[in-house]
Amino acid sequence: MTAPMTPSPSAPMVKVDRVTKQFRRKTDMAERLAIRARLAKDPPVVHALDEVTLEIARGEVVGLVGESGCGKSTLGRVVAGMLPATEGAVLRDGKDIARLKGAEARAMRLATQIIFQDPMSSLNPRKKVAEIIGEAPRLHGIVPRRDTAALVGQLMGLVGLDPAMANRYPHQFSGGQRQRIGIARALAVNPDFLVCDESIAALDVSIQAQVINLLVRLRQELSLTLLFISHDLSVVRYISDRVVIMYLGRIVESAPTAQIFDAARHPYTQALLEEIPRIDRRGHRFSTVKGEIPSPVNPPSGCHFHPRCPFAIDICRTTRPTLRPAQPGHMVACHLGDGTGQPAINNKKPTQQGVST
Ligand SMILES: Nc1ncnc2c1ncn2[C@@H]1O[C@H](COP(=O)(O)OP(=O)(O)OP(=O)(O)O)[C@@H](O)[C@H]1O
Repeated sequence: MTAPMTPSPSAPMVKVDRVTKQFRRKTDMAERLAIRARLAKDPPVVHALDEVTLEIARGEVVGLVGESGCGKSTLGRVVAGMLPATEGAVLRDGKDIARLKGAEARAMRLATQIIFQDPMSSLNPRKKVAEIIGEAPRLHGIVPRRDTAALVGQLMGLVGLDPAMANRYPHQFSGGQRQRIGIARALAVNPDFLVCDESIAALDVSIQAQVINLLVRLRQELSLTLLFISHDLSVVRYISDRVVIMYLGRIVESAPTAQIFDAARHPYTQALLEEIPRIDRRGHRFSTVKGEIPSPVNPPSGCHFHPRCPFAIDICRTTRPTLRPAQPGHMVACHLGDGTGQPAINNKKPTQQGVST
């Protein structure tokens, strides 16, 4: 049996403390050979996360939004302990996850589970669903072997799957059902924190709505905390207590959900909100805001958003704006303080196609 994480009443459940993550740009075989032969330079550095600070309270659902390539998945993986930070730390219940050892490290890994977009690539096609869901709790001693089948049946019921289907293989299920298998597998080790990385983006809109409603129910029934990563603001609005907006490796705005939708302050958030009706709900790679997102290999100076910002002034080109409170609970990183210097925009609630409560 693994040691449970001991919650500290004063510390936030998750604290991301000035986390920077850099990658070497991926190279193909030809490039690698050329580098080895000193015919080419080392690949450039990708600045995926740049001093990101974020707190998530126990029981909170935080939506993480931004255009493709802005670092959402990287942040999700660093928070889940799957990727080490280049600089900075992730604290779980006040403890630096990179320094945890033995039973505590194992408990942290189990307590945080990640649900990916494409369940097909994360479910072993050669294993039956019973094995997929039951493997981790059995291996980690959460349940004795003789009780595994009962636990699998219970988890399948919890996520809305017929336990009689436990002996089938993943390909015998629909996309939405496979996502439910992925959720059941994650829940099998009793996590208290789920990172959902675009976990419904690949599904049809009506199926997305069902999976979202399932997550909303599970969150309440199991007192889960969620980091919900998505490029779809209308889905994020439905599920999140708070929304965090990222742009090119940095958090530019963070506020309770209603504040983001009714009184967004950062010009980037405002541009994203104005673009909602044009979002391709099923497309993955997309750009919602006028102009291309610059390369994280060579991000712009000052405020990363300045080349696309209609309100940019001189200081935006030279100096990084710090993330600071615009009002209690509402943080914004913009030299204009309230974003545009204009009254905050009031956005109409986007339609929640297919999401029914
Ligand atoms: N393992 C890696 N090696 C090199 N570069 C990487 C790696 N993982 C991510 N990156 C780069 O880091 C940047 C941020 O990527 P990330 O996947 O976190 O963005 P994202 O916002 O989740 O995008 P998407 O919505 O397309 O998934 C991108 O430029 C990406 O190419």
